[in-house]
Amino acid sequence: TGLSRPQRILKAVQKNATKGNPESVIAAIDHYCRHSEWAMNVGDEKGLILDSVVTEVNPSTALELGTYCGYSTVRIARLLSPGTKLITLEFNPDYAAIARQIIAYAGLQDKVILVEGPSGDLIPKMKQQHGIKSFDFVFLDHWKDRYVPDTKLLEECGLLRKGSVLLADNVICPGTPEYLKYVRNDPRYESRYFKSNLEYTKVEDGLEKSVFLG
Ligand SMILES: Oc1cc(-c2ccc(F)cc2)cc2nccnc12
Ligand SMILES: [Mg+2]
Repeated sequence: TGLSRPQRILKAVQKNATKGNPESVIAAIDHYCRHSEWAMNVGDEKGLILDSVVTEVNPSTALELGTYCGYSTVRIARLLSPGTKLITLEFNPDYAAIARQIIAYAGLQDKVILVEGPSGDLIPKMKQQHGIKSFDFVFLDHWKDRYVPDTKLLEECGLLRKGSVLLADNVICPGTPEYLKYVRNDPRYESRYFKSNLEYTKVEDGLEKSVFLG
């Protein structure tokens, strides 16, 4: 049945982007997904909000839940200071295989550790496997019904510290009502909604930024 959507996205990157140039990889994916076929990347509009939060936090340790094709992985990793690492977790091995190639094409493979597997199993292993004390920044962009359990898991594993920033995609579309209730009602979080649009569409979506107060 031919190529998968992630494979078609990789081809568009190889055809239209310049090796080692993350901006051109981002532009190639956005152009393809806006003009050829929609895909669930955070996209250019919400991507600017992601960029501004990552730049503000300037994390030494960052975690991404949900890699997909590596679009937001490239957006985040390109902004990290030398010597800092982004760990990205992906459950789907086919997505992971494409993401590795897109991250490498952007020349960011030395800043990214892509781990395949379920986030619920991998999060408790972060300290021992990757020598992580805590995460300065977490981007939640995986399955919406994992946002609350994985946030609780990060807390329980001592992976959040006073000031850790959580940024969650899709809090309106497809929507994560339980997660919004959790971070907006819990006094240990200071939460703020950044209104935007679902990637490549005019449908409302947004990002929720939540600072863990410890
Ligand atoms: O950004 C996203 C958008 C959508 C999505 C799918 C279908 C629609 F109709 C609307 C939105 C799903 C996602 N799943 C995981 C991570 N991110 C996602
Ligand atoms: Mg998303």
